[in-house]
Amino acid sequence: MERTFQVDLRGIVDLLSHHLYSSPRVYVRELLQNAVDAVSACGVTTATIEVATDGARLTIADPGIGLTEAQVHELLATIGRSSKRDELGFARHEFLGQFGIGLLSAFLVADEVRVLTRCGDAPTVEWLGRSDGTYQVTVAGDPRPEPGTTVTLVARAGSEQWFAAPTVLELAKLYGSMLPFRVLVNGLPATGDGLPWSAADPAMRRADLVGYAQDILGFTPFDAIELKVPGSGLTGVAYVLPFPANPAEKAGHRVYLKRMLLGEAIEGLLPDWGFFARCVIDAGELRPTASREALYQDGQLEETREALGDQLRGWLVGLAQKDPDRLGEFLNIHHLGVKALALHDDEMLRLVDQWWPVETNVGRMTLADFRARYGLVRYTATPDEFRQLAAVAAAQDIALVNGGYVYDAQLIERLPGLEPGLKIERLDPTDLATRFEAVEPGVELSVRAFLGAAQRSMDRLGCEVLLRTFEPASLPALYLLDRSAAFAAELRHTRDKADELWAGVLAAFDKPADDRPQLVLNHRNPLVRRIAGLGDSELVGLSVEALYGQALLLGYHPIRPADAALLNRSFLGLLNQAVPTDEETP
Ligand SMILES: Nc1ncnc2c1ncn2[C@@H]1O[C@H](COP(=O)(O)OP(=O)(O)OP(=O)(O)O)[C@@H](O)[C@H]1O
Repeated sequence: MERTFQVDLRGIVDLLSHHLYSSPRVYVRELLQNAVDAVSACGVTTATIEVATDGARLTIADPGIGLTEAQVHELLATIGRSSKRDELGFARHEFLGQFGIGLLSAFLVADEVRVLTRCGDAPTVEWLGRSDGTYQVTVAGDPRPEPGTTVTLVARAGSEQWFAAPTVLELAKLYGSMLPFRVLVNGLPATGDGLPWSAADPAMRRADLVGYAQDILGFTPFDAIELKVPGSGLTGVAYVLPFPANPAEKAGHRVYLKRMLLGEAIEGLLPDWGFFARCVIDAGELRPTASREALYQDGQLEETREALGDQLRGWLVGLAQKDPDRLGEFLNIHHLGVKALALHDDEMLRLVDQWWPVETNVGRMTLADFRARYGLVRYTATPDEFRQLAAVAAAQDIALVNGGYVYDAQLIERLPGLEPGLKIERLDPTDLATRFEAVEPGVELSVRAFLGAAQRSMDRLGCEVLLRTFEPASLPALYLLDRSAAFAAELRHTRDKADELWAGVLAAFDKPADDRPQLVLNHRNPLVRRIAGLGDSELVGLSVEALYGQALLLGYHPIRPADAALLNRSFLGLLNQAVPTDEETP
């Protein structure tokens, strides 16, 4: 035998009124929405909805379509029943409501809801609903003079704050200021603000839009992009933020649905990369969730998001064509967002390629300029590698891009897809070693003692000493650290600090000696030649330590405590050698 679910009314009323919405304040919106729908149903274009409150008792009266006694039983007393859907159950375009639950929000702040309503010439009926799920309907002894509906709520003890006149006016303005009907709260207007993009004259519209951003959002936008998605009945504006936005923070937009505020921080309206814009929109065909506090994630929203993304992209491309200087200003603020977009979008990649100046060892320039000048795009993947290589590479006529800033290396790697035949090459610090030339065998032999002493002073720092000749001659030494060497250096550092047992375990992971970072001394450098010719092994040790320290600083490498101690020792040691002793002073 088939049975139907049993429903505990009190549970449902409690669930819908207390747990669906995030705050009791939405009761104002739901009542307003019902009044607006009732007026819209009459087909009139002007009407006044009047809200009155004395702080404990609130009424909202509309000259709308009203309800007959039969409709009251059917619509007000059946949870989930709405007059605002068509025969197939679809929400009808002209109404704000659709779920048939909004009236229950009154139970957030009141235990009883009284609805006095008259439809046409039918008798005025009174419906009294209670939060325990019971109701009664009577033919009113005191009929309404005109068709329409008045809803009355008496504040539940503890909910009076929601009935205070300033609060009600503020909420009516917040939700309803753009509604196409007049709404008064204790005689004061809550409506009257048209959509800020409604002025026909473009200059006026622009002034309105900027004024709106300043008044409501609190900033003067970099630009205001007008939005239109006819398929979603959407009009509005995307304000380009005048300050950098955090890409990780989801951008919230001010969204109106059929001119009623849905929320001030609605997510999911723009593609993720659009974090440099804040939208204010009104849409007729986007669906709210049942609590009316978010947009329902459906195909329509997805299409809308895509269309809005296209409009932002179009604005950017237009700016590049018409006003490159302004585009430069924009990129200065929002390059991160644009680069994030360029990771997947060829058009944006072209824009970044042409307009965003990157850091290179031959000055700041766009990637497009760099390619035009040097053909091959050589780049490093981290800023550290760049710092390490920039000077050496320049001295060898190798132009080098710092790909270490967020997204830059990935964007460079995408360039060949844009321009087939384009060559890119990622440079590793160890790659340049191939440009280091070995010293002649005779020299190598003559400096063996020196190299032995130098290596001994570097052994405890886990660093291999090499002697090579390379450009620039002015550079005495380079500290080279590739990724695997970095790992090994760190391991050694940890092991030095660890206890014996643990050090033994770590030792098992130790890499072969080749992976040690390298201190490459430049035999082309006059000072290095002089040091290599020293007979005093103590002075050799001090000098090599000083060169090591200088190479570390030049490469922006972190200075570990052991390095600092060494720098200190070598500095004082050298000073000691340089300053004559008492006996020597005349
Ligand atoms: N002021 C009013 N004038 C005329 N009819 C009303 C009024 N308020 C409510 N109703 C009727 O009661 C029904 C139920 O209202 P309720 O607010 O619960 O749901 P809804 O407005 O249809 O949908 P939603 O849950 O999306 O708000 C409405 O569909 C409407 O027919």
